Amino acid sequence: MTAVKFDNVTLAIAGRNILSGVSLAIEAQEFVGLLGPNGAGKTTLLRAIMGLVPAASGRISVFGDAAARGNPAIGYMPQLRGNTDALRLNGRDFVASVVNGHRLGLPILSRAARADVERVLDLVEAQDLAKRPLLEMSGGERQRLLLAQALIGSPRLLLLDEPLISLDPKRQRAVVALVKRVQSALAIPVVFSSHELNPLLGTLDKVMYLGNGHAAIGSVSEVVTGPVLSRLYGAPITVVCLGGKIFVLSGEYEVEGDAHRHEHDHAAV
Ligand SMILES: Nc1ncnc2c1ncn2[C@@H]1O[C@H](COP(=O)(O)OP(=O)(O)OP(=O)(O)O)[C@@H](O)[C@H]1O
Repeated sequence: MTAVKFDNVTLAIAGRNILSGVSLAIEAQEFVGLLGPNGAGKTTLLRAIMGLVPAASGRISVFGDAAARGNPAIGYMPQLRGNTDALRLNGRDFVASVVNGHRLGLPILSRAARADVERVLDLVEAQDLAKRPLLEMSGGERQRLLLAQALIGSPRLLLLDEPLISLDPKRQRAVVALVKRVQSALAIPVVFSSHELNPLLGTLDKVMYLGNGHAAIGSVSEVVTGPVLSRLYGAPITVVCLGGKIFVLSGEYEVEGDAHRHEHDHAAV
């Protein structure tokens, strides 16, 4: 069954069009990379799938129904943020804090909910983090627990907002491999937003590339080309393949990834 369908969708925030006339489909078990420069609309598109940004025109459907807030079929992993109250929790309580929609309220858990918490800790290979406070964890370890939170309640679609931000290349590859293992175990579609394509190469089934208010959707070889990206960046772009990697260049500068790259290279997964 098609997980997500956009029919000629325009998304606007505060009267400004962020994306115009986008049509796309995300099919069962697809691993979809959502790419694009800063401000291209990646988070907005994910929020639209969750029913948090209504379509200004066109239609968004999720598993055949109109996109709606609070859809239990969707698991969402937000961008990593520090300095929250959650940092004092241990890994298990942090994961449990989203059960029944309670954030940080530490609800009293039913037996089934407790079992769900252990299930997702196993899935993301984080039993070793269950008793440790988040305060002492690396960025990568916290990422794993955020992924576990997103898997509570057995969603049928997983949306991940920039899980690779602030990780170095080795740890980025480890996160992608973990998400792929989780996806294979659960057999659900995943939308993985990222500034960088290379860590996702070899794992992606499909790319959705946003830019300049538009989207291009297809295989890497269909989308990541000079002509397509020049349209999306609104500037002449050259795509160079070298040593199994793809470099997206504007003149002599690499345009992809630089903005957020490796702010905290020490973060471990
Ligand atoms: N609440 C808001 N009010 C006004 N403008 C907003 C709001 N949220 C997002 N925008 C604007 O919408 C555009 C798309 O933002 P969005 O966060 O979706 O981009 P993104 O591709 O996820 O960016 P990044 O890679 O920097 O996270 C940006 O220009 C942003 O400034």
